Amino acid sequence: MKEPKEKKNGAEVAAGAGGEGLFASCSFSDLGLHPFLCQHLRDKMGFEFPTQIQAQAIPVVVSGRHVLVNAATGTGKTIVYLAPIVHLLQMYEPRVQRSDGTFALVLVPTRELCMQVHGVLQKLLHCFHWIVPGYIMGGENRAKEKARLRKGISILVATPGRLLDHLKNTSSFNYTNLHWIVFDEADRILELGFGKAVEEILDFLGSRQADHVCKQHMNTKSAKFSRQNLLLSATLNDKVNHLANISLENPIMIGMDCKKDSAVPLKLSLGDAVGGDLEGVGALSSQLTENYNLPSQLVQRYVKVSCGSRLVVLLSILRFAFERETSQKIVVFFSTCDAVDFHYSLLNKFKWSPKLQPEANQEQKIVGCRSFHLHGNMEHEDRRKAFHEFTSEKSALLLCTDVAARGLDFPKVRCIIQYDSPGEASEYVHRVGRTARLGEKGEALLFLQPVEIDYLHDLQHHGVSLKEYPLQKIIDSFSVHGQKHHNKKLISLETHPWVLFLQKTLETFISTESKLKKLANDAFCSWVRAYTAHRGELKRIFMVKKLHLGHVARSFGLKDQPSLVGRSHQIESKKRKRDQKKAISFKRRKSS
Ligand SMILES: Nc1ncnc2c1ncn2[C@@H]1O[C@H](COP(=O)(O)OP(=O)(O)OP(=O)(O)O)[C@@H](O)[C@H]1O
Repeated sequence: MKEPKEKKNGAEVAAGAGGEGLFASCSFSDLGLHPFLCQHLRDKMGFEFPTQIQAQAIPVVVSGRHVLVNAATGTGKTIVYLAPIVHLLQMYEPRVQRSDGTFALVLVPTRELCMQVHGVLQKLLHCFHWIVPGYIMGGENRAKEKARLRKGISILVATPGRLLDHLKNTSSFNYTNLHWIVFDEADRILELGFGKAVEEILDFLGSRQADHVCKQHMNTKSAKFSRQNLLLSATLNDKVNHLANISLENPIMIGMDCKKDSAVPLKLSLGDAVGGDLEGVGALSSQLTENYNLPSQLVQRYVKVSCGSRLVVLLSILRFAFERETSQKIVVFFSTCDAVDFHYSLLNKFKWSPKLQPEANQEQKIVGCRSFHLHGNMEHEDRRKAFHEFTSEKSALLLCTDVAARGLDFPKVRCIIQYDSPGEASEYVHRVGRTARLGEKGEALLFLQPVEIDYLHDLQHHGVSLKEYPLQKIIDSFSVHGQKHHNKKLISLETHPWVLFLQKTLETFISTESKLKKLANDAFCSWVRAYTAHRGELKRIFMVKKLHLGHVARSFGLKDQPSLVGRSHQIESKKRKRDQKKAISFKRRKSS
């Protein structure tokens, strides 16, 4: 098979053209991409200029070097690897065919990201119809995936677990021509515990670097052709360093200069500098975690709320935001799946009458738009539906866990609310990265309890500083019994008539809805568990012993004593474990 010719990097990268330093002053054709592809990017996808990171990285990827890319969120990293792969693959002569099997493999951490990358790939391939895109991921029908793999997929997007499954069990999966392996959001893949799976995958594909090859696993179906591996990661740490060491050969590192206000990206050839060993990455990682590059147009604020008033404040802020701007999208992050389920159900069920008139037509939901939820414990189909529908809605609210924190590109998200704190500062950056993408406006709001306020110093340490949100003004804008709070005297949030009124209304409502109450109980228990799970330095800020469990219960609209809530949850989970044990021993009896 003919290999594509190497192109020279003639691209001039500079800030300014096309949008506030995000875009390069060159065109996609200056980067050496095929004219059809450039035209398609411009006319069909609306990409006039490459972003800075695209201008830096595309020529290097086209040149065939292994690459490690580290860049800010929402800067167009997907095109960094997809465009060169499509460009190089369309030049193959004779043309690639389905029977040639898979040429490029893109590994991603989550199902949603898998669907998203596949979507971009499909769009890119409209002008090269003979190159077939496809995806495999957890939750999908294995038999259907096997059939698709048998037919042949030229560029395959996959989650690690399911890919490994097919490598082991699908004999018709042809990867003898595999040339590219891409790890997108590599840090997240590793954080999710896929490290071992990824190493096994590399062994299966015969793509571990020479010194590290585990011969016993070396597969005869692979390794006939030279490989080009690409690793994209927002953070560099020991695990990413290890993956880079075992998967990249003499790589070029491309990333943003970690120093603030620097417009020109940093390009560092680690391969040349340290002879193929990425010791340098470790040293660099500590620098990179010092400061994060966040979009300058992103408005970042925090709101200081005592624990017992959190729920009322969240609902008030959401109502205020959607009243101010009816057509917008907001994402709210929670620490646990149970918390997402509870708040989602509450928002859908709870109705209240602003004028306290009992007629049904006076009753309103807190937010008028559609709400969605997304977390890892949902049924696969529900997850898929929520992802697609929230993507296409113009005005909507998404309640989610960190499953949506990485890589997802929901268009037009105006505001990110971190109702539960993100923990590591890097996670903060990823969550807020779902808004203010590629020069668009965006706001981020972080909820903190007064005892957690030191978290702001932690963020500041990473170059992230937040201003206080004008909560009093928003709370004062709500009326109780048709009257607004006009008293100029400052009263505490906890004794504000609106807060007292809504809290009481919520507690009464939840106490009469048995399903919702159960969700609240579960959410309370898992929230406390998640709070205790903060690690390292963060334990000093998020101290469980400083929590008032009665106030935590209030934040889930519960009147019950927290100890009762805890006990009933323990009884429930013991029952669940007993049932699970019974089911397993029943299965064993059946199969033996
Ligand atoms: N050259 C370009 N011109 C205009 N828009 C672009 C360009 N490249 C990418 N985009 C758009 O920018 C958005 C962000 O791209 P992408 O999701 O690839 O960013 P990312 O860097 O991978 O983000 P994250 O770090 O959050 O994963 C997408 O909506 C994409 O369509």
